[in-house]
Amino acid sequence: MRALISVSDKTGVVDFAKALSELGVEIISTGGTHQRLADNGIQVMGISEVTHFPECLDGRVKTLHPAVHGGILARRDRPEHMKQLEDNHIETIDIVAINLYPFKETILRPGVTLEEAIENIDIGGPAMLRSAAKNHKDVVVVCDPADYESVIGELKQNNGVSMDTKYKLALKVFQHTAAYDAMISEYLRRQIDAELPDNLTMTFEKKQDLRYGENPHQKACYYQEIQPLEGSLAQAVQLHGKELSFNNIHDAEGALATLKEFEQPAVVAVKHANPCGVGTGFDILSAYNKAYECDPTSIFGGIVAANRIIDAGTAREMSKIFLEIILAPGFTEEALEILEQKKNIRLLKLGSITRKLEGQIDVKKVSGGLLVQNTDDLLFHEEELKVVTDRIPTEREMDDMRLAMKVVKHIKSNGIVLAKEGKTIGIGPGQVNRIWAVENAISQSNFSIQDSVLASDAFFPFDDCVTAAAAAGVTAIIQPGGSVRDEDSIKKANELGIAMVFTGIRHFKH
Ligand SMILES: NC(=O)c1ncn([C@@H]2O[C@H](COP(=O)(O)O)[C@@H](O)[C@H]2O)c1NC=O
Repeated sequence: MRALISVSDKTGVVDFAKALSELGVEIISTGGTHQRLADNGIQVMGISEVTHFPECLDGRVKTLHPAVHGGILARRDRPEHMKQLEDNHIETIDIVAINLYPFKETILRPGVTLEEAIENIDIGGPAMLRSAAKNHKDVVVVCDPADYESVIGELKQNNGVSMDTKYKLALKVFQHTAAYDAMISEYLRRQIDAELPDNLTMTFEKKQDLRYGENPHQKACYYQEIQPLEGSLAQAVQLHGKELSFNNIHDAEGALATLKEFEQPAVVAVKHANPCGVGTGFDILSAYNKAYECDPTSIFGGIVAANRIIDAGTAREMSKIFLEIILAPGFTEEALEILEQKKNIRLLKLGSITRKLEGQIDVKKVSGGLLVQNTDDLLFHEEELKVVTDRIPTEREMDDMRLAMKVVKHIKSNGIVLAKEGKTIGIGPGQVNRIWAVENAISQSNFSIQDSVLASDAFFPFDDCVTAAAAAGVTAIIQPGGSVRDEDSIKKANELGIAMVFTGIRHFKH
C-alpha cells in the first residue's frame, strides 16, 4: 500500500504517518511535509521520486503529474487500467491525506493583499483530493486531521477501511473543496463588488448546533460567513444566559436591523421579528422607558436591542420584566451584576452595534430556488421629501415621522406605525390590507393618538386610511405615494387638515 501525504496544517501528521509506516504503508510526500516526516525519523519518499520531475514554480507545480493522478484514479477492477499503469511504470496510491493552503486564514489576516490571497489558492491539493474522492472505492481520502485516528483504527482492526467510511470521507472531501472554491469566489467577488452573479456560490461555516428550529420538531443549525462583517449579528458575543435558540437569533436580527436606523440613543423591542416598541431619548434609560411604554404587553418575553452601553439604572428597569435577550454595545459592571441574577436572560454584546452594513445581499429560500436582492439600505432622501398637502408638517411632526418611517421599514407588510414624542405609540404589522394595519395600530395603542403621526410602508390605495387616521387624532402622515388614487388621499387629508409627506421610497418587507 502507498500513501501520499501533503499537508499545510501539519497537526497530527507525524503520528499518522508513523502509524501508517508501522502498518507497512509506503509514504510519499511533498517538500515541507517530507521534511517534517523525515525529521521525525519516518521513512518517506519525495514526490519527485514518483514524478521524476522537480517541484517547481514556488510550489505551484508539485503533484500535478500523471504518475500521481494515474496512481490515484486507476480503477483497480479494470484490467485495462492496471495494464496502462504497468505500461507507464505508475504505481497505485491507496491513501491520500491532504489539507489545503490556508486561504481562509490568509484572507482573515488584517491588511492582506490580493496577491497574497491568490498565492494561497491551492491547486494541486484539491486536484488530488477530488481524484481520490472520485475513486473512493479504491482510495482512502483524508482531508481533515480529525479523521487520522479513526482511519488508523480501522486499518489496524480490519486491515483496510470499510466502504462506508471511504464513502463518507469522499463526501467530506467534495463538501470541503466546494466550500474552499466558494470561499475563493466570494473573496474575489467582494474585491470588485460584483453583484448577482450567474452562478451564486456561498459558503457558511457551522457556528453552532441549535436545540431545534422554529418549532421543536425542526432540526436547526446556525451557520456564519467566513468573514462576518463588523457589526453583524454573527459577531455578537454572548456574555450570559442559556444557549440562543433559532427564534432568538432571528428576532435579534430584526431588532438589530431596526436599531441601526438610529444614531441618537434608541431602544428597539422585538417580538416574533416585528418591532413592538421603539423609543429614542437623551439617554438609554429614557429610550428604554419609551420603548417599554409603547407596548408593555408584547415586550414581555421579547428581545431588546439598545445602541448605548447599558448602565445600572437601565439594567434595573430591564430586570423588572422577563426579557429573552438584551443586545447592546456593552454593559457596565454594575449592570452586568444586576442582569446576571436572572438566569434565563441572554446578554449579547456587539461592539460596533451602530455600524451600518450596506451593500449586502438578502437571500430568501423558495422551494427549488433562492430569491436574492440587495439589502434595503435606503430610508428616503431627505431632499426629495415632498409635502403634498396644504398644511406643512411642524418640525416635531417631521421628527416623529422620520422615527415612524425607520420603524415601519422593518415591520412585516402591510405595516403602519404611529409615533409621538420620540417613540412609537402604535404598531400594526403584517396585515393583508392597509386599512386593517391602520386600525390595528390605533386600536392596540396604549396612548392617546391625538397629535400623533403615522407612517405607512407603501402607498394608500384608497383614502380610507387617511379618514381612519384623522378620526383617531393623527395630524401628519408620511408614506411613499405612487398610487393611481393619490389624489383621493391628498384631497381627504386637505379636507381633514392633515399634513402629508411623500417619500417616493417604498419599504415592503415580507
Ligand atoms: N501544486 C501542487 O502540485 C501541489 N500539490 C500539493 N500542494 C499543496 O501543498 C501543501 C503541502 O506542501 P508542503 O508539503 O510543501 O508543506 C498542501 O497544502 C497541498 O495541498 C500543491 N500546492 C498547490 O497548489
